[in-house]
Amino acid sequence: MHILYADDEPSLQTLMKQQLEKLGHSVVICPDGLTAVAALEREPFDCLIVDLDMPGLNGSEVIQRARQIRPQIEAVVMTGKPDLPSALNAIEHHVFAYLTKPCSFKEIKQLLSQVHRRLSFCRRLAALEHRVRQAEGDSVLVGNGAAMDRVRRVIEKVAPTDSTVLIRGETGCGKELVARAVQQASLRADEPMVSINCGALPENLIESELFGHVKGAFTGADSARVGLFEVADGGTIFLDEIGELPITMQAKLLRVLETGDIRRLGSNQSKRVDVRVICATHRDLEKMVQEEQFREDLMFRINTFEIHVPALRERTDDILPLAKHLLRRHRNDGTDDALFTPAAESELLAHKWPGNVRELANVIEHAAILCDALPIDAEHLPRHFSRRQLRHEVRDSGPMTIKQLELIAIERALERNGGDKKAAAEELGVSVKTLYNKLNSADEKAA
Ligand SMILES: Nc1ncnc2c1ncn2[C@@H]1O[C@H](COP(=O)(O)OP(=O)(O)OP(=O)(O)O)[C@@H](O)[C@H]1O
Repeated sequence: MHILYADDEPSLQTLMKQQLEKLGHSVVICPDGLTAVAALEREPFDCLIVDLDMPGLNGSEVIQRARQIRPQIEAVVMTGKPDLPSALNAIEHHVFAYLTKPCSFKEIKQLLSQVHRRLSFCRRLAALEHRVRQAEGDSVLVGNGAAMDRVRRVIEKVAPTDSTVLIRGETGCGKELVARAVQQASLRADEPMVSINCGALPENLIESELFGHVKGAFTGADSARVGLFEVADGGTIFLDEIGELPITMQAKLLRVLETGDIRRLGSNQSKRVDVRVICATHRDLEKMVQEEQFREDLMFRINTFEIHVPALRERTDDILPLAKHLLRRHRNDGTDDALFTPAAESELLAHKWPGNVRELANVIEHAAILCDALPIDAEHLPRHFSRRQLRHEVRDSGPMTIKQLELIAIERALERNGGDKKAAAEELGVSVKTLYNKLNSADEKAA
């Protein structure tokens, strides 16, 4: 580590320099507070070891300046005159340790290895946060049409409250992005937001994922585990696809939302958590309540405030701005006003986007790979655009084959079900596999 040692005792200065260098650290020695601050302004130190009683600026003042110059620095106080006020002051300034002179080198060595561990932990955390930000993509809500403006206004209103929010809309229309926008505009923006897809985990795992478990709670629970509600304490939890939550878990979630108490699986002790809940679904919860697949009391508990994210086909004004924004995720060549040819633009505008912005993102990624030099042309768009063309041709062309009729039925079922192939297959009375086979053979025919 790069260490700054500030102390006005010459004998200690020489000794500390020798010993710290022996431990493999690089050390700068300063005899008073002012030179210490000048050194802090000049060099990126990892750790500051400081005497309290020094000429010029005292040790506490040096620590305060250090926090302003380099907030991540760890500070250690080493004083010959320990007293309560200076110890309290050290705590207030988040000092790593408060040592009383004389202290042994064994003690200093141990302390510095703890500082080193803390610093490398902070670096790993920063690297992970960076990777998460990259994986999530930016959180800009693109779209200036009236529909997205309404969504933005609602977000502004609800974000600063602690209300539970239910985000509704078709699959891929941007519900998770809206959830992130609510969190970022909330008073909890600096606290963690954790997300879970309630449909992605089997029933037996979801409880432990949400609430944690104690060691031995079930076969395979070799160690205790913290649940997402505890991880999100002070922050926000995003329950995506809430409509997929198994009915037994719905009762447990309702209890947590009403009491604020969670209990790890296998434990009989509760813990109070302060978590804001944001849910999202593409399902018709009211219909699910009627069909007894979703608890009515839970629906009323989570829909205190609803945000409806419109489907992309209901906000065609946003298609081209979104297409440009999504293309910039992959390409930074070309000029912003000539990223798509008029032919490609009219194809994008004519499409019904059953899979919404996610479908658009996939189409743009596909085109960005195929196109060597921008602008993107209609020929770079995927084959299902040709399938759509085929449908129009079929409509205009009088006689048609059974296969063509079948294709129209499939396209309509997909549109009605927001691109959800499982739901479309159910509606059409075929298996998902059959649906895929039919779509693939239509693609091949159109190619
Ligand atoms: N308004 C928008 N501006 C920019 N990007 C958007 C917008 N809406 C959606 N996206 C992008 O589209 C993709 C899908 O969005 P998101 O995951 O938020 O949809 P979703 O409704 O939560 O989907 P699902 O129903 O499958 O959970 C993401 O890559 C997201 O960044």
